[in-house]
Amino acid sequence: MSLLRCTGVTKRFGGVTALAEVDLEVNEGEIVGLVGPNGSGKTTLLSTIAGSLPVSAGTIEFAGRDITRSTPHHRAHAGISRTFQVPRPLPSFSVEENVATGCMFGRDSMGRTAALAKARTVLELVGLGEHAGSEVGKLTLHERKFLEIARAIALDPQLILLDEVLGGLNPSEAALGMELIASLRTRGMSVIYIEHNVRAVSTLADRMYVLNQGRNLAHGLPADVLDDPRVVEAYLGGPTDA
Ligand SMILES: Nc1ncnc2c1ncn2[C@@H]1O[C@H](COP(=O)(O)OP(=O)(O)OP(=O)(O)O)[C@@H](O)[C@H]1O
Repeated sequence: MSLLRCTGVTKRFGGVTALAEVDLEVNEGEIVGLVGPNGSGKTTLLSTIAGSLPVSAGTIEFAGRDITRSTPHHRAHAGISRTFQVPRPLPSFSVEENVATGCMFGRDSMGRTAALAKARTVLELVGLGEHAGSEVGKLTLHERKFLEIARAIALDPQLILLDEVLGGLNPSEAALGMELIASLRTRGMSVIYIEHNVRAVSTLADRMYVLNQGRNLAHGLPADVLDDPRVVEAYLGGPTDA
């Protein structure tokens, strides 16, 4: 069943058209990969779905409702959460307080004590249980990336938007990250997953979309998309080298 439907989403920044009539659909329980060369509009599309950027044209429906004009706060309550390419923890808070803040603003807004208990559960889930009381400034890149995922999970989303969560990680950290992303689907979440590593995306995704210069280039099953000559051409030498 369709959970998210973007139809004709267009975003202009002054004279720059970052997205031109982009269509994208996510079904319940699906991991949808979103790839494309640098500057193709992936992060901009995520921001229009999360509500931090208003669209210039087009519509966004979530769980059967038109959310095109809803605030980011309303969308978070409705069940959409996101991570940022560069993690944005609250620097003066501990690791668990960072996650608890997410719980307090999530779908089932909760008090501080319940939020901290929930935060500990979420931190265990992402493998950061032993860092609950640490200062965020002491975390490694991989730990900060997983904290970013924990903050998004803490909102109890139906749809989680992951922007380059494996970027900069070594192969064993990336493998852990891929397991974590796969576990989100098992927990009933749907995922839109942006990553430069097209191989990682194609391994995890049920379906993939490719953007090029702000437009839909291809979508479908990962194996079919990777074989699509238009996709190979867009990546100048092959998508798996991207
Ligand atoms: N706030 C902004 N103001 C002006 N132009 C912007 C803004 N944000 C994005 N753009 C432009 O929109 C286009 C798409 O950018 P976007 O960051 O969405 O691409 P991307 O596919 O996520 O790129 P990358 O893979 O490098 O992260 C680019 O041409 C970019 O310069």
